[in-house]
Amino acid sequence: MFRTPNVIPGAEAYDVDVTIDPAERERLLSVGPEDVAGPGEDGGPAALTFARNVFVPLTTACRYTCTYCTYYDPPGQASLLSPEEVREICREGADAGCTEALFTFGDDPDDRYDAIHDQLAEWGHDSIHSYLREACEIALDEGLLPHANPGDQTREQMAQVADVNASMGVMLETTADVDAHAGSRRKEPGQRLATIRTAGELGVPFTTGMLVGIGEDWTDRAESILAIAELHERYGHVQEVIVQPVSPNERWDREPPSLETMGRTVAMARAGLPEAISVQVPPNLARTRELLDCGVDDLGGVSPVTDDHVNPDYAWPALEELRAIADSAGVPLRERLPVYDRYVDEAWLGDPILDAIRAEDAAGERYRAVLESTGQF
Ligand SMILES: O=c1nc2n(C[C@H](O)[C@H](O)[C@H](O)CO)c3cc(O)ccc3cc-2c(=O)[nH]1
Ligand SMILES: C[C@H]1O[C@@H](n2cnc3c(N)ncnc32)[C@H](O)[C@@H]1O
Ligand code: MET
Ligand code: SF4
Repeated sequence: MFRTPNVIPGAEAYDVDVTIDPAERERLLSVGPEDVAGPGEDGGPAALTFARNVFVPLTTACRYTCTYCTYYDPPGQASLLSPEEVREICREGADAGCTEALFTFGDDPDDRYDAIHDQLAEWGHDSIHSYLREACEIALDEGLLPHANPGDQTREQMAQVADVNASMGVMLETTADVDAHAGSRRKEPGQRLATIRTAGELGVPFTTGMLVGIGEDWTDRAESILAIAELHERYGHVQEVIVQPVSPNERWDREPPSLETMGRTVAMARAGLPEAISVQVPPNLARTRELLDCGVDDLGGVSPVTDDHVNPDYAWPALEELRAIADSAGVPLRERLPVYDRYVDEAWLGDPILDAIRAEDAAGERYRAVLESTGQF
C-alpha cells in the first residue's frame, strides 16, 4: 500500500514538525538482530541497568479508552489515592531500598469524572497536576525520587511538576493512527510527540517508548523510532526508549507480538537511536533474556513492593532473576536512579531533586550509593 511519508496523524494540529527521512526509514527497515552488538560485544552494552521503584497509581480515572488497557475505570468507579495512601506506599518503598516513586495513572481525567474533581477540590486541588505536585513532594519527603508519567501533558501542566520530578515520561506508543486508540477522545500521535517536545523545551530528562502489537506495521515502527530520534536530536533529553509488547488481559485477547517481532523491533530501535539512549525491555512482559542480543541495555523499573498496576497479571521478577539475566549475558547488573547519571546536574534537574540527592540523610546516602555503584552490589 502506498503511504505518503511524513504524515503523522495530529502532528499539524499540535504543530509538531517532525519529518522522517525516507532513506533513514528504508535503512531501518532492513535492520535485524544480526546488525547490532549484544552485551559484552564490541560496541555492545557493558552492563544491564534497572531501577528499584514503587508504583503509585494516583487515579484510575482516564479521559481515554485504549482497548488494550485494563488500568482505567469508567466514571463512577474510578479511584483516587489519598495523600496518606501515597505516603504509605512511598514509605514502604523507601524501607525496601527503592529510589523511585513511579506515578503512572489515568490520562488527565476529563469533566465526566465529577466525583474525582470534587474529591480533589476537597483536598485543595483544582486539577490532577496540582495534586500530582503534592504527591511528588510526599515521595521526596519519604525518600524517593519521583518519575511521573501522567500521559499527554500541556506545557503548563508539565511546568507545574517538572522541578519535583527526577525524570518524566510518556509512551509515544506509535506514530500510526490505530483502532486500539478507540473512543471520541483518543490518543493521537501528534499530541504524544508534542508532549515529548515539551519535555525537551523544559529540559526534563525523559522516558518514552513504543507499544508493539497494537495494529502498527513495520513502517510505523521505523517511523516511531525516527520521530523520537529527531526530537532527541533537538533537545538531548531522551534517556531511554521502552520497547513494550502489548500484553493480553481481559480487555485485549489478541496474540502478543512474537519473539521475532520483538527482536527485530528492539534491533531497529538500537540502530535508529543515538547510542546514549538506552533501550529498555520490561522483563515481566517480554522474553527479555532472549532479546539481549538485539540491543537491550536496561530492564526498567522493577518493584520489590508493588504490582505493575498497568499489567497486574505480570509479576515482577525478583532481583535474583535480573542478576541471572545479566549473568547469562556475561555483564554486570547495575542499579540506577530513575534519572540517568548523565542528567544529574543543575542543567537538567530542579533544586528539590538535587537537594534530595545531596542531602546528608538516609535517602541522600541511598541515592548517592546507587550513583556510585559499579554493579557489584
Ligand atoms: O512498571 C511499569 N513501569 C513502567 N514505566 C516505568 C519505568 O520502568 C521506569 O520508571 C523508568 O525506567 C525510570 O526509572 C514507564 C515509564 C514511563 O515513563 C513510560 C511508560 C512506562 C511503562 C511502565 C509500565 O507499564 N510498567
Ligand atoms: C504506561 C504504559 O503502559 C502501556 N500499556 C497499557 N496497556 C498495556 C498492555 N495491555 N500491555 C502492555 N503495555 C500496556 C502503555 O504503553 C502505557 O503508555
Ligand atoms: C496507565 S497508562 C500510562 C499513563 C497514561 N494514561 C498513558 O497512557 O500515557
Ligand atoms: S493506556 Fe493510559 S491513556 Fe490509555 S486508557 Fe489506559 S490509562 Fe488511559
